[in-house]
Amino acid sequence: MAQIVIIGGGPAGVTAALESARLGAEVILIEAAHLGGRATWHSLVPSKVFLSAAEALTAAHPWLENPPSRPDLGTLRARVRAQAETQSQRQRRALSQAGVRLIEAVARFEDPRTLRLEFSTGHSEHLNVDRVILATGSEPIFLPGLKPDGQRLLAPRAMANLSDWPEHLIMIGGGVTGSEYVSFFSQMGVPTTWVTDLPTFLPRAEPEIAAGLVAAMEARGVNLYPNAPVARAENTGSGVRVTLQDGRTLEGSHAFIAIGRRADTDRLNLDAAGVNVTRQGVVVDNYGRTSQPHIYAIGDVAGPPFTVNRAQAQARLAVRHALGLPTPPLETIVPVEAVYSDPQVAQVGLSEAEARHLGRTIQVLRADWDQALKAHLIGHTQGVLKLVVDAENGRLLGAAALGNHAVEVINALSLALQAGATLAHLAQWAPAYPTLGDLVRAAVDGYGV
Ligand SMILES: Cc1cc2nc3c(=O)[nH]c(=O)nc-3n(C[C@H](O)[C@H](O)[C@H](O)COP(=O)(O)OP(=O)(O)OC[C@H]3O[C@@H](n4cnc5c(N)ncnc54)[C@H](O)[C@@H]3O)c2cc1C
Ligand SMILES: NC(=O)c1ccc[n+]([C@@H]2O[C@H](COP(=O)([O-])OP(=O)(O)OC[C@H]3O[C@@H](n4cnc5c(N)ncnc54)[C@H](O)[C@@H]3O)[C@@H](O)[C@H]2O)c1
Repeated sequence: MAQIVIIGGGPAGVTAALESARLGAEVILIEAAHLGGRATWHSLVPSKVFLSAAEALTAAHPWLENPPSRPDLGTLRARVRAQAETQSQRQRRALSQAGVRLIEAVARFEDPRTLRLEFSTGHSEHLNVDRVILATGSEPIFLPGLKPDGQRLLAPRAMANLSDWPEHLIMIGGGVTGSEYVSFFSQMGVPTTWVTDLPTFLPRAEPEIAAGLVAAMEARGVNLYPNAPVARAENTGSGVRVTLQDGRTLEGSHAFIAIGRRADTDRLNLDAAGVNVTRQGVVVDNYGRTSQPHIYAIGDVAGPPFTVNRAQAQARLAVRHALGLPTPPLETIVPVEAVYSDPQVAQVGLSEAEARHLGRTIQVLRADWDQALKAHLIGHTQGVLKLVVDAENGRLLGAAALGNHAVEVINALSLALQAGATLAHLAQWAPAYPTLGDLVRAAVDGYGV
């Protein structure tokens, strides 16, 4: 029986372990901290609990004369803990039922075929390995001397312990984490300032879509500072002082640091394994294989973009490849990128700018959110859907959206994209009515049968 050893028990590692067991391998999963990974305990799950609370409150707004007061932070913290525990326990049960051996230890290479397992009790053991999958995730980046203290200087991990609502939050970083937490705090009525180093916020999104999100935040009273790289942030005792590189200072009660993440290879001793790493993360080919053919890397440790759906797709492909099974290359998978702000941002495949940059002749089809009855029913009519289509053969190349439930709309389109759908296929689509599927219909009406 083939042996597969997986290092890291986050979404990437757990998916790889379950897939390996399903395919008949003997599986060992090694996790240094808590099963479920940072996604469950520190980043994804806590943020999604906070955002789900905001979404539920916003959903009620159109029917209420007075907006509901924001929830008690203690209740939210308890919900974060409960969700993380439930998710971790579900994974533990699934692994145990699949026959995966879980070892709670830090794994470190001694040579390409030997791991040293370091237990919290202080003792260590050696493990000979046949095939290895690295799934050790990523760690947040902080500026030199700018470390969150969990009191006034916050980061995603500190949110699980936040005890008082900030009086004025300064968000540092215009990426995905910044967008989601700016949306959350501003929805909760916290005066919020949003600072980023680049000229635009959410730089990975389509410019038009990112601009729409920024306009929505501005309309909610968020104070924007683009082109404002931060040099320092200090806890002054009674608040925070954020100093920009140009010398300007901003004052608030709390600062939240979200300036990116980096692959976590710190404890693996990859030199001893002969595995190549760059600043982006462990170098992998289209099947997740590293410079050592028996060692694979998946999830955040294999570099950005950092999302669970991509990590899980990588996990399934790497396991199949490691077991010698037919495997499509990773480039054939088109993961959705989603930002769970209000309004949501989502995209899949090529953006309009990327398609033009590649020299493709394209057609851009659009629909506005208010073209769907469903948008009116739920009281959120702002937003836009864009479809990018190859003008020569009608193939869908990509889609992007900004709006309430935009992620669900793009999820449906990602399946169409993955299946190679053309405008003719989309024009024949008959989604349930009234749903936001109507937006796709509105975009393609007049283009098919
Ligand atoms: C605030 C925030 C919100 C996010 N929200 C979303 C979202 O909504 N949707 C989405 O798709 N993505 C989201 N992400 C990204 C997502 O969290 C990551 O892509 C995901 O955690 C990657 O999973 P992973 O398994 O690669 O790593 P991790 O979740 O980081 O897990 C890696 C595990 O490896 C363990 N480990 C490390 N080194 C060793 C070692 N030497 N030996 C043994 N174990 C080791 C660690 O303890 C950890 O448990 C979010 C990220 C942030 C910061
Ligand atoms: N919904 C999701 O899938 C989701 C949610 C949150 C986070 N994530 C992932 O987690 C990772 C980390 O998120 P993130 O938002 O921290 O990283 P990010 O890379 O998305 O954004 C970091 C931002 O900080 C800015 N920045 C960097 N240095 C700065 C400085 N000195 N001053 C001001 N701004 C500065 C950058 O220009 C960038 O806009 C990302 O890869 C993201 O994809 C995913």
